[in-house]
Amino acid sequence: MTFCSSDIPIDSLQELKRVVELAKLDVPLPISFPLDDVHTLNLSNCGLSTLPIGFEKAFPQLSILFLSNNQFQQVPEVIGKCPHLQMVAFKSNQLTTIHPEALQSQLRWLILTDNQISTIPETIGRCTRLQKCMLSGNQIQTLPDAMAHCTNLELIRLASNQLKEPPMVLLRLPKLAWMALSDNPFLHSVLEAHADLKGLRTLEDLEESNDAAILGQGASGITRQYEYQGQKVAVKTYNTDIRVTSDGLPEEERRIHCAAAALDCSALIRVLGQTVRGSLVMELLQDFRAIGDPPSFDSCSRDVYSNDSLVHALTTEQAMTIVSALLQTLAALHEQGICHGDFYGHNILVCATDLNQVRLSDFGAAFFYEKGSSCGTFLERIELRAFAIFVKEVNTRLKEGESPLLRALVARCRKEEPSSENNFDRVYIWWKQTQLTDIAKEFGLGIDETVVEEKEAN
Ligand SMILES: Nc1ncnc2c1ncn2[C@@H]1O[C@H](COP(=O)(O)OP(=O)(O)OP(=O)(O)O)[C@@H](O)[C@H]1O
Repeated sequence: MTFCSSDIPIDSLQELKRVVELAKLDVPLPISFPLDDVHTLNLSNCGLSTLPIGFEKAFPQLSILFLSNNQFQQVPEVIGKCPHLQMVAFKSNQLTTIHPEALQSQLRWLILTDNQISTIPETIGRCTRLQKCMLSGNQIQTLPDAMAHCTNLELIRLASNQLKEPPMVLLRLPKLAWMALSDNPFLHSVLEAHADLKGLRTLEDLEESNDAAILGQGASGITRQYEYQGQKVAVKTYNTDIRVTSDGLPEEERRIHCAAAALDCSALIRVLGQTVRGSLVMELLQDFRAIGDPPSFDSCSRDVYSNDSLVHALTTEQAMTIVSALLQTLAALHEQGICHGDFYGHNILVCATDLNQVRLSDFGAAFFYEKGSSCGTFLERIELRAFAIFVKEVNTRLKEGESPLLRALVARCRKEEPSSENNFDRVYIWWKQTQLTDIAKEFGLGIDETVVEEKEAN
């Protein structure tokens, strides 16, 4: 093979130039490799099934690579040769395998949603910086033990796979906080136990129409505004035909939304019933805004809070009210064996005209699990981590400065000893008692804290 001065095989130059064209890169002509200024390449929807030889040398500073909606059958080896590559997306290809050498330590964000992958190579254990891993909609039956080395993993999506057993290797990871597991064989029996939604009232007189004003559209469906019996309502029509989203199945989301609405929690969106076609009729949220923005490339698995985010307007008291309502809600959900899976500031809506009003939205990643199982104990601790991250994010942005009580709550959520006993119910009881003790102190009343601890222990 003949090489040009940059060690790139001359035979590959035409193919590499085509890559530049497909990615619509604005580079000086004539194109001369290596292209040191290229950090991002978007090659989605380009009909590709391979990358040219010398790709890693042509783009030596590449850090983000999109290859979604192409025809790759294998995640190629060259992915592992790009020394700065942190994010790779191969959503909706025809992948059946991952080249073991494609997995290297620089990866932070791996997207392989909607493919046919059945096995993850042991080399995933090299990915010690991996923070976010999207594997929903594949054929994965088990995960390699080497995943125990992915100790920085914070978010994983594994919905609609073939897991016959709970993925214990993941459940033990120290930083995992967001997880989607719906539609896997090991959870099917639990889902069947929750299949009956007959309790939901059918609102026969609410006629759906495509002309109604659209409030918004997500991966799982479309939400429109209607007038029902003199009241404004929101109606969500689920895309029940969709088999794969990056989070989970729309049908399971619908079921969980209903099961959750039956709980008496002020932070859950009220469900009034369903239409004849099965769309959910909900309270209309007016003037509600998400408290955080979804993660950016840099923040990867963490939300972003812009300067005009509502969080900066909260008083300590309002933050306490919001956090208490959310904690009570999570305790109630886990009591029913429901894991939200996406407990993030960008899914927590606060009313801009009454900052005490909060709603937990987006059950897209949620799933039912077996309450009382060891898997369930781990799942609850994982979601406790997400809750602690959120409380800390709020507390460090309050206009009156950090609240010591909220700081203590974060520490209580993170208490690892004895780990199996840390759950939302216990944290909620502790939180109520701690708040009471604090109020009593303010009024100069003494509360015997040993009584509090004893109650908690029981
Ligand atoms: N009860 C409601 N009242 C008012 N607007 C709503 C209501 N429910 C949903 N919406 C609007 O519809 C949008 C889409 O909501 P939906 O729950 O379908 O998707 P999402 O959770 O935002 O996104 P995704 O499904 O991609 O995760 C919301 O962002 C919001 O603007």
